[in-house]
Order: sequence, then structure tokens, then C-alpha cells
Amino acid sequence: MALAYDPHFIGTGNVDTAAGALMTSPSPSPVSLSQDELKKIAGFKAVEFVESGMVVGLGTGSTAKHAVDRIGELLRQGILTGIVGIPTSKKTHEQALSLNIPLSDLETHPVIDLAIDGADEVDPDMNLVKGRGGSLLREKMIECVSKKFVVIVDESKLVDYIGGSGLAMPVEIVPFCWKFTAQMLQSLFKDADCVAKLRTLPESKDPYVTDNNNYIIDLYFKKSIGDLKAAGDAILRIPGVVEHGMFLDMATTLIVAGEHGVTVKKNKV
Ligand SMILES: O=C[C@H](O)[C@H](O)[C@H](O)COP(=O)(O)O
Repeated sequence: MALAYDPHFIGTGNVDTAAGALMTSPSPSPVSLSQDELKKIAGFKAVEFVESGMVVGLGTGSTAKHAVDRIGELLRQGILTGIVGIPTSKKTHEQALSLNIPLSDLETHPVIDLAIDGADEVDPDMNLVKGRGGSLLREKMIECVSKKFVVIVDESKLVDYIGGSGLAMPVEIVPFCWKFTAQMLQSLFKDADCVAKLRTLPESKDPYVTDNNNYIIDLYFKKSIGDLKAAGDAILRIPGVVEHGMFLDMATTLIVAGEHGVTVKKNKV
């Protein structure tokens, strides 16, 4: 993959703050970058939004990991001070502890200045699918009370419509009678030719258990599910469902790292 990458761009670019604005950082000398390098570029770019003294939601996953590393590094260097992190998973909690990032929780800090997290899908309206790493519930609890929610992805995550990647849309459910709940979910989306599968561990085939001791049902759609808000509300009405992985109208900023550099898009809301 031939990619445009300016190695001096990280931490130095200006972010256009106009509503709906797009900013692209083109490169004079294209080089090949791995997907992980693109994730790192997006993660580091997002940390430019972090200011000393902020309460910061710390996302989960291979992209958010880079942002958390960067926050830890800037704290260590004394460039950032007074940061309080609210981790969105046990894994991120451990990572942040290892970086000496001061941590808190929603009970002590019910309002978060800024959250940074990855996504599995991003549609043209900046609606998201999250939770393929299993952390959707804590992520949604934290990111829905964040004044700013910066989403960081490489360009492979961009889709024309939610479900458009053909990969899973996760739903967290209670373990009790999970087959019944899975069947209810599949029936709800029969018009989209939905298949509902319990997420299992690759080797043992035991159910995957979330940080909240729940299960995940992955929904695979062959067609669009239409009105996302209506679909989300219908999922939440099924007893046994805890939360779904659609994050609608939540992202305030989208950072995409890809072939043509880094793009920053602000939501119109
Ligand atoms: O549960 C996982 C989270 O929603 C992640 O933010 C999402 O899966 C994206 O992860 P990654 O950056 O590893 O692709």
C-alpha cells in the first residue's frame, strides 16, 4: 500500500475547528505504512486535543492503546499535567496504571472533558459500531457523558452504512438463557437477513465473557438495518439485552489516518 505520511506531522498539525470542517495533511514523500502505524498516527493526533487538567476517557483497543501510551508519555515528560483518566475496560485500566496515569471513575467524575477511542465501523454521519473488542458497555457509559468524543481510526474502518463491513455488530447480553435472547435478536432483524452468533473464545470455544460478566452476541447483517435509532431502541427493548454496539450521534470529532495523510472531521452538531 503506497501511503502518504509526513513523520513530522504528529503533534504539530493545526486542527480546523470549524463545524463539519475537514483538514487533511498531505505528504510530500509517500512511504508504506502498516495498519498499526496508521492507528498510531491517528492516536497521537487525538492527544493534541488533550489539555492539562482534563478528565479524559481512555478508550480500548489497538488504536486507543496508542493514544493512552501518548498521554502517559506526555505526562512523564511534564508536557501534560493534572490529567485524570477514566478507563473504558480492565485492559486499559491496567495499561494506564503501568503508565502512571492518575485514574478515577464515573462516580467521582460524572462529567468527562474528552474521550478518545477507536471504532470498528464509521459511517458518513459519524455513527459508529464499537465493541468487537468486547468493551462496548463501559465505553458507551463513559463516552456518552464526554463533552468531546474523539474517534480515531485507520481508513479501513470507513463504511457506507452501519453493518456495511459485513463484520459483527456486537450486543452485550446477560448470560441467563442467552440462546433465547440471541434468537430474539436474530428475529428482530430478519428483514436484514441477520445471523446472531454467540462470541466464543477461539481455542476453548467457551463463551467470551465481558468485563461485566456478560456475553456478547454478534449480529451479522446481509442488508442495511435501516433506521439506526429505531433499530437501537428495539434491541434495548429485548429483555436480557444490556447494550448494543451502535454509538449514534456521539462522536464529536473523527480522525482518520490513511493513504492521503490524516483527516480531522468535526461533527456538525
Ligand atoms: O470493544 C472494543 C472497542 O470498541 C474498540 O474501540 C473497537 O473494537 C476498535 O478496536 P481497534 O482499534 O482494535 O480496531
